[in-house]
Amino acid sequence: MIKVGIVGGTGYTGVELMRLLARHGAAQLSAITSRKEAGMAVADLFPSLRGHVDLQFRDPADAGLDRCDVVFFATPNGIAMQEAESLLAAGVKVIDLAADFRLEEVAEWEKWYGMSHASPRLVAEAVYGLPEVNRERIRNARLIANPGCYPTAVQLGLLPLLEAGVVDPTSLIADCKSGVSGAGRKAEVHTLFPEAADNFKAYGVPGHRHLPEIRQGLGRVAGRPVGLTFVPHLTPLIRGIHATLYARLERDIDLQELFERRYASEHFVDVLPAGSHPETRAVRGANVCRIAVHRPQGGDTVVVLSVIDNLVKGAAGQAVQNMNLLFGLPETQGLDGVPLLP
Ligand SMILES: NC(=O)C1=CN([C@@H]2O[C@H](COP(=O)(O)OP(=O)(O)OC[C@H]3O[C@@H](n4cnc5c(N)ncnc54)[C@H](OP(=O)(O)O)[C@@H]3O)[C@@H](O)[C@H]2O)C=CC1
Ligand SMILES: CC(=O)N[C@@H](CCC(=O)OP(=O)(O)O)C(=O)O
Repeated sequence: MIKVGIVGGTGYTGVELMRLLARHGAAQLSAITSRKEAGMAVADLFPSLRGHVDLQFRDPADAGLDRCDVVFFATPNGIAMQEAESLLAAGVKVIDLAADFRLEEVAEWEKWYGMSHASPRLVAEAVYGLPEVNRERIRNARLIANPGCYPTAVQLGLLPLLEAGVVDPTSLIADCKSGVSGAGRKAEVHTLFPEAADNFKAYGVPGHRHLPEIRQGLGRVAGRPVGLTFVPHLTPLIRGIHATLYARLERDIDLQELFERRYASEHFVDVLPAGSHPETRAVRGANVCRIAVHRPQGGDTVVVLSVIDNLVKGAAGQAVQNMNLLFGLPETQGLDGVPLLP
């Protein structure tokens, strides 16, 4: 069994990791941390895990993380970069769900995240954990930068077009909507029920920190810098991201066939039949991205619709997918759950 530690077990992605790993079959939860809830039984805080997780939260300092085989950081940005070096030295693999190792340019990261990087040397070693692009490098890695939620939905939606070189890479548009769990479990005014329910708004239009991450990923596959307008919105959903992506077609091509071929062997990317409109509830709780591609009125604008559950394919599920690759397990192990309805 793979001994697993989770730093940040009281957050939404931490508890989602526990939910998935409790039924994984090859992973044994060994250490779950919380500074605020240290000493409390996990099942007392999260009754849904009663009978599935029989551990207490521990302070990260005395949780025995260095005795694990892999440690997930489900923590705010800026935490994993302080701890990764010593865990790696102890032979522990590290998967960071935050953004500490996602951007290859340290100066760029420091600009967008507003802090100095504590471990720039490891940035060069880290592998960006989008298996649909980086599968072989992930298998051989020690340190995984798990992608952001918006970047997962946007990159999976635009990849086939950029890899095939059939759209203008300088004028991409990503119009994205997220559920409120994307903002985490910490108390903040804008996520209070009366603020977020029955309301809809854009945010981060001048520049959101996922912009450089998406540009980096798309630029790698396009082989040149891409121009992207990224506008996130907060919707009164609990889970889910819906990305509506626009690109200008430069070559006449069968788009449906292009997408179906690109993702034919990808278990976690589902290309819907032509004319479909994916919905967030069709991915709720599941590690899947569902995609539809449209060319309205046969014009030169491609519209791609890409949906994920931000906590699963956008965070914890993708992190478990990466763990499976790191340890040579079947990539789908523990991730074959059917989406929840309603
Ligand atoms: N929510 C989402 O949809 C997604 C989130 N992410 C990223 O995943 C990470 C976790 O997100 P989320 O679960 O939403 O966050 P939450 O705010 O819900 O939880 C954060 C967790 O980190 C712990 N924590 C906070 N500060 C520290 C610290 N200094 N040292 C150790 N532990 C700490 C908290 O527990 P305590 O304070 O008790 O120690 C808590 O358990 C973030 O970086 C986020 O950006 C990525 C993709 C999607
Ligand atoms: C709705 C909402 O607030 N979403 C978050 C993004 C999700 C997230 O946690 O960020 P990472 O993917 O970089 O880790 C935000 O816009 O800041």
